[in-house]
Amino acid sequence: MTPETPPTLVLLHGLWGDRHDWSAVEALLGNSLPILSLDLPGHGLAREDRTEGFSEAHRWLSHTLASHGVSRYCLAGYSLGGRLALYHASHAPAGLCGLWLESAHPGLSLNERKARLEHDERWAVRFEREPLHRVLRDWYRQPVFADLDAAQRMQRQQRRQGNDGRAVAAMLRATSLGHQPDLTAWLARTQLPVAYLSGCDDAKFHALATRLATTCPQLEHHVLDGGHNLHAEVPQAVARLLSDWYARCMRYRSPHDPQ
Ligand SMILES: C=C(O[C@H]1C=C[C@H](C(=O)CCC(=O)O)[C@@H](C(=O)O)[C@@H]1O)C(=O)O
Repeated sequence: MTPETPPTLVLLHGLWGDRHDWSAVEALLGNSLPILSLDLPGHGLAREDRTEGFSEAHRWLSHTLASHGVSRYCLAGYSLGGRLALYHASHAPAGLCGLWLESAHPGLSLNERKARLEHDERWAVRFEREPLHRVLRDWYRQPVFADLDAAQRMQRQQRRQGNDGRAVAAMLRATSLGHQPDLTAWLARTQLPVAYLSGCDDAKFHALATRLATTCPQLEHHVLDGGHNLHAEVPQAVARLLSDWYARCMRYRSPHDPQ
């Protein structure tokens, strides 16, 4: 690996998703850069894979990148995928030269975590016990998806029907926001090129990102017209911003790079 090696853009989907979730953005980026979109444990072709938590998910990502021959990379994640990307980046892996977060939570304070674990456990029980069409209907009626109209909700529900509810439940239990360390302080001190994308119609994560931008000097906050899942809603704008951020990452020299 040398600093001249064009980094691979590694894409991580959100809960219920799969590697194809980024296909519209990938098509717009074309052959301008090497791209690797992964299936998270419990999802897509990795639905039989399990992880016990953030530390193991970090090791899973490192091993998966090595198995694909990826030595220099920029890491982009949406929602759950962004939380896993952030945790991975906070461990300063060799070869990482940029972090892109889309609608991803940096972590809760200690006194918020018990309630979140209970919240996610209620969803996990529903994922493994109820027909997926019913639980997905309620999942996409959560406030974080308030921007979706009925047709968009139906499209998301139908797209997610192919999942194994037990596998998604296992992933939510293992990587619940209630288990995630608060990585806000790491974001405030990292020298890594960090971009955060939020939708102005996703009130919760837009407000969260706006606060982050005031305390994290390296963090570029981009706001788009849309909700939580911007790469699905406005792939053209996301591809353009990703491309600009990727160029910034190519200039980054990590402490691991030969000086
Ligand atoms: C509802 C909240 O949190 C959940 C929503 C988004 C995350 C996600 O990956 C969903 C992807 C999708 O369905 O498009 C999920 C996660 O990060 O695990 C959250 O549990 C909320 O209000 O925070």
